[in-house]
Amino acid sequence: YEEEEHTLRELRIFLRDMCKKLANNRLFFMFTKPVDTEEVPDYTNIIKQPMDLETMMTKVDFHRYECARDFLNDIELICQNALEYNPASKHVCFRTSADKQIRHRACSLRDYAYTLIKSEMDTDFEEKCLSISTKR
Ligand SMILES: O=C(C1CCC1)N1C[C@@H]2C[C@H]3C[C@@H](O)[C@@H](O)[C@]2(C1)O3
Repeated sequence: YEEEEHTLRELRIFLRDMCKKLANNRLFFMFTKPVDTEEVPDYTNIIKQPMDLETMMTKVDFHRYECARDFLNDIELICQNALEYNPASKHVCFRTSADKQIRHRACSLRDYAYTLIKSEMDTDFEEKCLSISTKR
């Protein structure tokens, strides 16, 4: 009913702000767009559910997130995909290897997103979203 729609509008505004903060952080530029399957032809053989911050922003607008937990699940997906496609064992391991930096940034993205949302989100608000989500 109207009160629930108001809550979900507020959630979308909050999640757009989170998405913007993450996408505008230069550390996370590599997660802002889908991996280019022309540039990386075997990517979809290995990663079955690609995800990126631009896609997440679109999902907010399409009402695909009913609570912060669903949003964080997609952040987790970005992180897991990066760790799976760029594993330590894959290349000859140079100390400053590109894949090592990707793995490090993926872990930073996950930790930063959780901390940002936990610090800026009212627990009661998330509980309200969860109760709406379960009823739908
Ligand atoms: O996994 C990723 C992104 C980084 C986090 C998501 N990629 C797979 C390719 C391997 C590595 C080097 C380039 O080939 C570049 O295309 C990618 C992009 O980085």
